[in-house]
Amino acid sequence: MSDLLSIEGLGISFGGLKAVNDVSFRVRPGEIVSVIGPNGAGKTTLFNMISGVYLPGAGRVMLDGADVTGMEPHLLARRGMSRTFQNLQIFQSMTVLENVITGYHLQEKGPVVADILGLPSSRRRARKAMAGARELLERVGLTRAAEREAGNLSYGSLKRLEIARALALDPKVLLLDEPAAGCNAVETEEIDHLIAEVAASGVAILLVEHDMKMVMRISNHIVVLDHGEKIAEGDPATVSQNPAVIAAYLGAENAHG
Ligand SMILES: Nc1ncnc2c1ncn2[C@@H]1O[C@H](COP(=O)(O)OP(=O)(O)OP(=O)(O)O)[C@@H](O)[C@H]1O
Repeated sequence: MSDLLSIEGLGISFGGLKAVNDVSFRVRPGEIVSVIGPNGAGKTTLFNMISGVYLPGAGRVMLDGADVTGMEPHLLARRGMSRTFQNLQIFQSMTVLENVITGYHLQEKGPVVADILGLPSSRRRARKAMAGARELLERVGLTRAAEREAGNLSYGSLKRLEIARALALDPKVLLLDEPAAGCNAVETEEIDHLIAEVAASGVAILLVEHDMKMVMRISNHIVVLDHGEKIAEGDPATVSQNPAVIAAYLGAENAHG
């Protein structure tokens, strides 16, 4: 199957530091690819380049065959790439349903004036967004929380809400930044299932996650970074036995301990 996301020789430096250097890999439809590596390895920086937050110093990001390098996040979203953030970007005082509806509005191309005048086209869009949002809440298991204020949700539910918001853009590629951070074992398992279901629907998933058990459970393919370089990639079993990967993690542990 063809690649939905292809990362080709991406790199960026901050001052003299090569935070990411010549990293390449690809993600196909329905595949779950994880980026792992010790603290400071360059995972977040790589994510930020892929999702248009940082302009890469070198290399290309190809989305469904088109070069989208350096494209702004909202334009990437319209082309089918959406992402979640490590620090949740939920509107705490809105309801759960309203939060998902705002996800739909990011995707809209319709004239704002139609909304201001309350034209039929705008009302139709609003109805469609509402129906779509309810469907998404069902998909992530938050139907019963639809009218609750988002700020009152448990952490695991907030993480699922954030995924629902990203799905409102109907992405072909979904980037998940630490989807299980701060979650307990039960919540992590629920997020596991959700991610697997989204992948099974054909979405290409790229994730950065510190929970190694989760990564090993759900990834089809793992890319390992250390000091900004890709030091290994492969399936979970292969990567977890790779001496360079073990050395990088042990090295990081010794440095911190
Ligand atoms: N905006 C920035 N300006 C300067 N240096 C940066 C910037 N962002 C990241 N760095 C540096 O680039 C390197 C990679 O950092 P990055 O946050 O991408 O690593 P990470 O693998 O995501 O780490 P963690 O697991 O701790 O989240 C680090 O040395 C970091 O200090």
